[in-house]
Amino acid sequence: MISLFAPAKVNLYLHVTAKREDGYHLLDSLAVFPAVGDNVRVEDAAALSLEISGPFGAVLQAEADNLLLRAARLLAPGRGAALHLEKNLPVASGIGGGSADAAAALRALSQLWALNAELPPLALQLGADVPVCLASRPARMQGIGEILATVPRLPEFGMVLVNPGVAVPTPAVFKARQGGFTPAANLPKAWTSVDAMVTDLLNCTNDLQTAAIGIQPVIGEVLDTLTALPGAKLARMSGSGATCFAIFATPAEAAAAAAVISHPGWWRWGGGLYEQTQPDL
Ligand SMILES: C[C@@](CO)(OP(=O)(O)O)[C@H](O)COP(=O)(O)OP(=O)(O)OC[C@H]1O[C@@H](n2ccc(N)nc2=O)[C@H](O)[C@@H]1O
Ligand SMILES: Nc1ncnc2c1ncn2[C@@H]1O[C@H](COP(=O)(O)OP(=O)(O)O)[C@@H](O)[C@H]1O
Repeated sequence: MISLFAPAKVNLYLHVTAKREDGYHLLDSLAVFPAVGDNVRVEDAAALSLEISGPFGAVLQAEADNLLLRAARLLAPGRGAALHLEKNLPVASGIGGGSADAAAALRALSQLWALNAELPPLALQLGADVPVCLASRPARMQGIGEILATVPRLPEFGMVLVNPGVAVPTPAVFKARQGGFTPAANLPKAWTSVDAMVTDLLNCTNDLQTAAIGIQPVIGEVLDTLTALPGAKLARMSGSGATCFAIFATPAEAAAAAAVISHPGWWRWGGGLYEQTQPDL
């Protein structure tokens, strides 16, 4: 049996730099991985099966096309395994939950089946966000998400995540986006303090935020709530929403700030970044 943690992905900024002929958008985005996520477990079995548990599991029960099963079929068509997903992250929420699960399944199954497959190209076939989730370490995403560049050295910082319980489908947000393009950000080699990082992040944007608020105005309320938290240095939406984050000086400060948010139906979390322990691909 192999068990893997599938951390959420947060886009600290997301610039849409251009649009491709096929409709996909070119991005420049800084993705980080907080220490909150789903759990994926795989075991030997004759047939391919998936069992789902966890607080957000029910949402996915009815869907035949889970990304975990798609990942398994892509990796080795026809091979069996019993998959289990503990779904702790809200679904269709801009923090890459499905992508994180697919990436964890690729890793876990290639180990279980003792395969030598090149995982990054397979990851991209499952979604633009899956390559960065396969790495599960801070990365600058470019291209449509498949080009992973190094990021400035990060200071220790804390983060609060809030999701208002509404699903926002990624294609709808890209479609609703108006306005031009934003150039790639100009970032230093290292940030030696949270404040230095926040100063640069304030010069960046999430180019999908306005469109997402147009689709789900409650995102504006989430951003106001995060901005008002004592110690919050910056509040912004992640990915295509609806999850938003706020940056704090330390993980402990973020955990304390998250604990006071008690809006019914809102999911919240506070802490620091996930420390990557998996080997490089
Ligand atoms: C916006 C981002 C930012 O990290 O995150 P999420 O909001 O999903 O977490 C990602 O680019 C999402 O990646 P992912 O969710 O894997 O997207 P995909 O399934 O490949 O694409 C869904 C749809 O989004 C649009 N899309 C996605 C990625 C991209 N670079 N350009 C696009 O235009 C396309 O309309 C595509 O059909
Ligand atoms: N394991 C999974 N976890 C989450 N979503 C999944 C999973 N498998 C399939 N999906 C589908 O993928 C969709 C999420 O896609 P997307 O909007 O890109 O998510 P996010 O913005 O959270 O990255 C969901 O609506 C759901 O139908």
